[in-house]
Amino acid sequence: MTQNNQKTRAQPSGVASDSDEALSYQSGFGNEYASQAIDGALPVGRNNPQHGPHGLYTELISGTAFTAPRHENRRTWMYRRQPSVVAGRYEGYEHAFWQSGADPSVALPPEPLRWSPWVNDHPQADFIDGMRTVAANGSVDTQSGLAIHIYILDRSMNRRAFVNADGEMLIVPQLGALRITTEMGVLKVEPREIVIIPRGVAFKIDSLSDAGEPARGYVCENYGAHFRLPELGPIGSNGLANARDFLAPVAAYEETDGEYELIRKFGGRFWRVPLHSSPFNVVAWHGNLSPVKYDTAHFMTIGSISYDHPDPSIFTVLTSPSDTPGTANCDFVIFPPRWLVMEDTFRPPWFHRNFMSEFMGLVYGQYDAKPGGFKPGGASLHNCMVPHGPDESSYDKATNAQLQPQKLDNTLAFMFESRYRFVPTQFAMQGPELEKNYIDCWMGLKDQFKP
Ligand SMILES: O=C(O)Cc1cc(O)ccc1O
Ligand SMILES: [Fe+2]
Repeated sequence: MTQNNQKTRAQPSGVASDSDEALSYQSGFGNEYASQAIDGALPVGRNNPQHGPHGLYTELISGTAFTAPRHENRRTWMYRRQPSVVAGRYEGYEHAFWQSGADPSVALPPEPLRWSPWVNDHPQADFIDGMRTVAANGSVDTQSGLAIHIYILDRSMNRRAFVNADGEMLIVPQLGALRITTEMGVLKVEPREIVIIPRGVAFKIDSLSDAGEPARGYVCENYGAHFRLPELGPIGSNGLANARDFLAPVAAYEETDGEYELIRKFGGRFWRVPLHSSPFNVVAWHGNLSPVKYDTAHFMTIGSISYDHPDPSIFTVLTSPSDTPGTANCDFVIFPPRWLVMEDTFRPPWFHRNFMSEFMGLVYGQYDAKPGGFKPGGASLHNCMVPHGPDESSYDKATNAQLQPQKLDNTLAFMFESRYRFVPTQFAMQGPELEKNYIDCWMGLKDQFKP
C-alpha cells in the first residue's frame, strides 16, 4: 500500500504548482492498487464497514458491469470526505466543437486526407473549451467506436472539474506538460507520455507551460471496451508495453473548501453543476480502476531482424477490442525510435489498402513514410480501403538506399486504428488545416515497368 507524502497530499486547489513538484505513483496496469493519504483511511479486510474510517464516506465506481469476466472487471472503492452525489442542479452547457459519433451531414470522399498542425484560434480556453473534435465513429449509446479530438489550451481548469460518462479518454500530449488532478490522485504528463482517464472518473487539467504558451495534444475518447494490453502470443511473457511501466497516482485530496464547477459529458451532451467543495476529496482508495500514465520510451519494440516490413500491429500499445476477435474497436499503435536492419527489403511502410481505418498523429520528429509532409501536431486519415503508402520522396530514398543498420531516431508517430470508418467533422473538413494537395505527394510515382 502506498502512503504518500505531505507535499502531494496537501496540494491546495487552484494554486499553480512548480513543475518539479515530486509526485509518487503506483506501478502496474489493471492490478489491485491501494493507497491512503493518511494512516488508517483504508479499511482492512472489508470494503464498507459500518463506520467509514476517519468519518469518510464509502463510494464504489464500476468501470465494467458487475458481472464482467474477472480478467476484464474494473472497479475501485473510494473513501471520501463527501460522496459525489452531493451536488447542485444540472443545467445545459454548450460545447459547439466537441462532437459525439459520426456527423451524417459530412460527405466524406474515399481519399487520403491530411491536416497541417492546428493552431490556437481560441485563446483563453482550458482543456474542456479548447477541445475540437476532428473525427468520430460509432455511438456513445451503443458503446462502440470513438472520437478523436485535438485540444489546444492556454488556461488551467483551476476550479473546474470534468466527468466523461461517454467513454474513457486516452490523452496524447504533443506540446506542453500537464498536471492532471483526478479522484485517485495527481499525475504529471509530458509529450512522449500518454495518460488514460477511465470513464466516469472526475479530473481536471492544469497547464504546466509558461504563461500564455499553449499546450496541444490528441485525445481518443473511447466509447467502447476499455483499453487493455494486447495479447503477446508467440512474443512471450514480456515485451511491447510492459505492465509495470504504467503508473497510477496515489491518493491525494484537496484541503480547501470553496466552489467548483463540474462539467459532465453524458449522452453526447454537456451539463454543468455547481459544487460547494472540491470533488477531489478521496482520502484513500483501492481497486483496479484508475487513471494511469505511460512513458512510450519504455515501449519494447519488436521488429524484423531478417527481411520484410512487418504489420504495424507489432507496435500496439493498447487495444480496445470489439465483439469480433482480433478486429479492434480501437488499437493505439506507436512508431517510436527503433533500429531498422532488414536485408533486401523496402523498409518504409508498403503501399496498401487496409480493412481497418487509420488515423495518425505525430508527436515529434519525422515519420518515415512521409519525411517532409507530415508535421508534428498535424494528422492524417486513411479510411477503410483508401489506398496509401510512402510518398514519392520516401519511396525514392528507400529504393536507392545502401541497406545498413539504420536508427530511426527522435521520432514518435502514433495511430488510432479502428474497424469503424472515421468521419471527420465539419470543423476538420472546412478548416484551413485540411491540405488541399495531399494526393500530389504520390503523383510522381511513374510507371517504371520494363517488360
Ligand atoms: O499507413 C501508415 O503509415 C501506417 C502503417 C505503418 C506500417 O508500418 C504499416 C502499415 C501501416 O498502415
Ligand atoms: Fe496505413
